[in-house]
Amino acid sequence: MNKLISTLSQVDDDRLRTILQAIPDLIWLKDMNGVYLTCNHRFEQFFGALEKDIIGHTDYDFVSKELADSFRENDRIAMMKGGPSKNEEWVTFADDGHQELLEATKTPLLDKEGQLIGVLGISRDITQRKKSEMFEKFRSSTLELLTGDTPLTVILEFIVQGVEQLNSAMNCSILLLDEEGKHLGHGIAPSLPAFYNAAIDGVAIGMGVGSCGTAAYTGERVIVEDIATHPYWAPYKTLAAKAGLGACWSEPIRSSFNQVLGTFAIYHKDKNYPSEADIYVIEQSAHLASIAIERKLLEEKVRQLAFYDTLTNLPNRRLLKERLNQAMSVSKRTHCYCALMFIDLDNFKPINDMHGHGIGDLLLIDAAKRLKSCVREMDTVARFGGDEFVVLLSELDVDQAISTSQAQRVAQKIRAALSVPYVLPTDILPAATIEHRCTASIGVTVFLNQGINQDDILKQADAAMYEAKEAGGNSIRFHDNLKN
Ligand SMILES: Nc1nc2c(ncn2[C@@H]2O[C@H](COP(=O)(O)OP(=O)(O)OP(=O)(O)O)[C@@H](O)[C@H]2O)c(=O)[nH]1
Repeated sequence: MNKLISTLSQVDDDRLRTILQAIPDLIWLKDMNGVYLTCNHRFEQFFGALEKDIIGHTDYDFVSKELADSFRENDRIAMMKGGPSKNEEWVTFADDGHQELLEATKTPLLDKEGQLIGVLGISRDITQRKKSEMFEKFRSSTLELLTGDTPLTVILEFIVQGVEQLNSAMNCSILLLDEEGKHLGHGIAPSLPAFYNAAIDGVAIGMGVGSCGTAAYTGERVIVEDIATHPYWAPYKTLAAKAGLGACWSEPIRSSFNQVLGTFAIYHKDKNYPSEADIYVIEQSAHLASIAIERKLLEEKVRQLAFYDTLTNLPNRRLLKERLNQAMSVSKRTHCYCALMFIDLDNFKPINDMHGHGIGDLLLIDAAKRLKSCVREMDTVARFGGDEFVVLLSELDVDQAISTSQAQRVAQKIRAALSVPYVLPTDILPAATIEHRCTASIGVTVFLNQGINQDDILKQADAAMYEAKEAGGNSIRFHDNLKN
């Protein structure tokens, strides 16, 4: 009978043991002095020792004193509390050196009489849960940035650095595809060596052009586990080796219309293949980047529509007024004169009447280019409407006469440039052109920011332009000339 009971209890023990070994959590029992009584297989991996060599020993025999002290302290807290207590700890597994964030639940162990005899510990790997929580926080802060007027490059750098902070073994990069969709550039990769970034800036995308060039070309994710041996990296493997890069996974950044905008890449120093969690990170980061890029492109488009003329791409009246405001503030500070020219084309209407508005448009575009070629980068050429343009020359000179003669020279250059016959393509015959002659009437006012407002400045230049028109066109009149 006793033998039967002992056999049955042996069967129970074996079952319990099988269950304990199958549980993916770390499970162990310690007595009140911290001496191990038993543990399961997952726990053996943590200490890198077999259960038989763990039993009878304490934490001090397997981990650093600092960590053992903290284990011991948490054991004491659970025993004193008389109920389960939880704590989180980053630990390194002795068997293969990997790290995990463990959430340990420690419960006091009582005997049949209710006497405290030790502590039961169960630790669960919460690394992924924690990483997901941290990623969610990072995602919200990125989205918050998008609601302000933070520049796109700053937001993209925030994404790259955020992912690197969450995954210390990763170095990331964002490359943007140019408007033609042929080259990658404007790299955001603060952790990659400058020589590497410079070498890949402007690279033409294509099959086998590293991970990013291929991902942008195919629109598909490219996982290169080992740069040294992968054919996509053959042309760049020396460069990558010099930069200390062993693996590169690249995800295309796609717009909501599925257009490739660029790539988000994760690099590792050594060979590396992504886990499911890594794939989540790369997908989500590329998605965040796409929201940022698309939003900024939209803002840019709205700004372009609000402040630029759609036909010539020149600043419109609204932007001209802003620029005039700025020029007047600078003039107040520097005491330098500015000049504003009102330009109206002579004899423009006939081209519309004879060849249609399409050809008239081409002439206006050509005139806009000619105007821009006559002034400095800092000056403004705006389309005021129809065949009227305004040129604003800022920061001329503190001397009025010198400023007037500078403005005179620019006005003459403009008059000459605009009077060159316009040779424009027409669709009547392939490669056929028409030639149209038109000139410009130019009114100029030279001003200092003293006792004058924007409207007066524009009115003065406009009145001077009418004088030029009255004089038969193709001529320049200064506001002062009207007075004198
Ligand atoms: N093609 C084209 N024509 C335009 C546009 N905006 C205005 N126009 C035309 O430009 C012409 C401007 O008229 P005017 O300034 O009287 O023409 P003009 O022949 O230069 O007259 P003068 O200044 O007296 O020499 C009108 O026929 C408008 O219809 C545009 O965006 N495209």
